Amino acid sequence: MGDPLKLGLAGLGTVGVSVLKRLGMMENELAMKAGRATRVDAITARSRNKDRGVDLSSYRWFDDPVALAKDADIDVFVELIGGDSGPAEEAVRAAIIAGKHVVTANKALLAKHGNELARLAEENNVSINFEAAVAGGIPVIKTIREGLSSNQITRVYGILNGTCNYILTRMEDDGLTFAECLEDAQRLGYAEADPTFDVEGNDTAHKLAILTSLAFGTEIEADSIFLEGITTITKADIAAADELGYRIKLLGVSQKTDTGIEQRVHPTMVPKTSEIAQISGVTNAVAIDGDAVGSITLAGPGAGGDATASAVVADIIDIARGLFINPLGRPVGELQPYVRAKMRAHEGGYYIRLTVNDRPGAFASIAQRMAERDISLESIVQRKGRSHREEARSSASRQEKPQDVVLLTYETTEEAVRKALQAIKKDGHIVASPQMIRIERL
Ligand SMILES: NC(=O)C1=CN([C@@H]2O[C@H](COP(=O)(O)OP(=O)(O)OC[C@H]3O[C@@H](n4cnc5c(N)ncnc54)[C@H](OP(=O)(O)O)[C@@H]3O)[C@@H](O)[C@H]2O)C=CC1
Ligand SMILES: N[C@@H](CCO)C(=O)O
Repeated sequence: MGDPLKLGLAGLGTVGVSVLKRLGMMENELAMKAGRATRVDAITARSRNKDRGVDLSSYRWFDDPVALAKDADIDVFVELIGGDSGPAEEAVRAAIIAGKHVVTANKALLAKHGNELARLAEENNVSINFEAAVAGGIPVIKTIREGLSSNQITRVYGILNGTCNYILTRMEDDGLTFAECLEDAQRLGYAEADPTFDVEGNDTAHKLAILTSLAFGTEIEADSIFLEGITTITKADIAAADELGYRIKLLGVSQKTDTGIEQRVHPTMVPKTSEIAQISGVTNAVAIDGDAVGSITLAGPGAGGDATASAVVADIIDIARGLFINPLGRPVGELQPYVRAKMRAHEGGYYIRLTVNDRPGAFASIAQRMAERDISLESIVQRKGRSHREEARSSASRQEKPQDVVLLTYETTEEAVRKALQAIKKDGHIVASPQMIRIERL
């Protein structure tokens, strides 16, 4: 056996502690697989004295992640701090420049600086491995970069955020509120340090940007992704979707079009019978369409300490084995510039929920506005009971109690729906912003 591979571990939170435990638990097995031992030599976190449920006394402690990254005795810097700037970014750069391999789970960092960090890693002949950055425990980076390298990929899409899928599932299954579900996701270690990144869709966008680069051989470009999160999804939407035979999922979709690559993240209603609708809780799923392989779907836990540690440790073992692969699948100089396709006016059906003053003529006027835009309605249903907007209700007269009305359109365009909704708003029949969710038959 060769010399042990010495690790500097930065970040001892949900993922960091799980990595530490897994490396300890699997020590002998991993050494056999890699042909050399892997040993954590030094660690850093913000607070030295926090009880993390593990004995840290045998590791060298650093207060400063950058100092750890440059330390002469470590071979690999494992970054599990998070954030696209600050200590994580500074330490990763310092490690690469100092000739250390890097393993990171930090998709925010890669979405922002991935092209540059990959180039820096190539220049310094070190690896930057990031399997855990996308879809937690699912080995999707390896699958696209290595397993599917002989395919022309045309589309990648999926559920890429465990927190959002957990929230949507529990709202549907257990009737809990959005806030209750988010609190649980945080307690279980699924959510980002700032959970708005999860629920506003940014985390999905970061992951999608990485997958797009690997799938299409383009530079990572996260800034131009069309983005809608799940914060406006209510129990009323979930119940209505259920009754109509759909589930709501936050999807990230990246596809090649004639004009470039389209990347979008938004809540989507998918038929309950579809494969993607079966993905529940913290589970993620990534579907990849390739010319040789057809369509494949990978599913598995998308967040949580153990699942994420599985991917981080695999990345470490690749380094111990001496494997080197261009981080983005080809030399950075060979990546094509990203060309953004105009987001195609989504064509398909739409779910629309309107909170409407229940007065004569309101429904007829809404139906007319839709007809003026050639939008055919599959159904229009007045939801019984309390409307979504309590405050709207209290401000209305007894005769004009707001009611939720749910419309399902047949195939139409986004532009037509947006224009019809503008006209409906102007007519003054609705008392809250309309909810609009795209329907996809994936
Ligand atoms: N949680 C998950 O399921 C997944 C997370 N990830 C990614 O993994 C990374 C870590 O996530 P997670 O473990 O959940 O995050 P946590 O918030 O649980 O842990 C972050 C750790 O970083 C430490 N830290 C923060 N600032 C500094 C600093 N300035 N110097 C040194 N240490 C610092 C914290 O120290 P202290 O404990 O002392 O406060 C803490 O130990 C993130 O990039 C995240 O996006 C990826 C996939 C799944
Ligand atoms: N917060 C992320 C962690 C995994 O990347 C999620 O919920 O998916």
